[in-house]
Amino acid sequence: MIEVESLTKQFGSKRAVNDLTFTVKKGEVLGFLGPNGAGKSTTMRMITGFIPPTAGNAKVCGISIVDRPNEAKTKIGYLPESAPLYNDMTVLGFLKFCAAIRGLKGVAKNDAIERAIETCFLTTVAKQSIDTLSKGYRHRTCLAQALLHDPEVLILDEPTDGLDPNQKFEVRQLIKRLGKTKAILFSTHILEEVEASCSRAVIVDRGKIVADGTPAELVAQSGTGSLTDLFRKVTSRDTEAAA
Ligand SMILES: Nc1ncnc2c1ncn2[C@@H]1O[C@H](COP(=O)(O)OP(=O)(O)OP(=O)(O)O)[C@@H](O)[C@H]1O
Repeated sequence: MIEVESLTKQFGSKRAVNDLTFTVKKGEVLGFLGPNGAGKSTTMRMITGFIPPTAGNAKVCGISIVDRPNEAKTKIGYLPESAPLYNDMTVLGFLKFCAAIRGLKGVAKNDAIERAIETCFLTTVAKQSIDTLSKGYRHRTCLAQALLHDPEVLILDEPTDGLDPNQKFEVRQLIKRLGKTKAILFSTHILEEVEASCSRAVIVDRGKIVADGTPAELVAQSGTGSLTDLFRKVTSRDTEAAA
């Protein structure tokens, strides 16, 4: 469902993503790990068509984001890093706006909004202005926008960032449930999330894959039974300085 083929991004002299190749199949939740500056968000922004790759390609449901971006984007739900929203809208108003952009109309539009509100536990704040929401609710509003059109592929950039432990648990459970019928790529810095929600994980460092496997395989590779130890072994400390 997601096919990343030799994806590369160069920012001036900095190679943020370096010849990255991986796939995510339907029914798979792929955890995307790596230190700060490893190239996770840049990879996600290329897969979702927000920025063009310098080289390589990404296909979603067989459709190239480079050659047929509009068609590919209909298959993707995207939660960008730091969950950008329109603060002066209500949650319901924002979701209506996003549903209209997605081309949903009439009963289908209302059903989609109702389903997204329920799935993301937003019922109590639906009529509240976004600028009055707590961080957790803001995050879930942005997640609801990504689910509106029931996409086959979900790209979630740090979906549990800033959430309290209860909300983290709920979002992980949601990802696990959605992953049964979709292909999900999600980035995180919380290594325990790999075991909690992922069927597979890759670790990237300086734009390259340095480990790939099921949670059990990665734990075994560590030699100590600790994913944190593997992460520390295969990643570098100072990625920002690396060209
Ligand atoms: N628009 C840009 N122009 C120049 N450099 C950029 C740009 N976007 C990202 N970078 C650089 O590319 C590298 C990869 O950044 P990216 O945001 O993809 O990393 P990340 O793995 O998502 O990091 P984090 O975990 O901190 O979110 C970093 O060195 C970053 O400074």
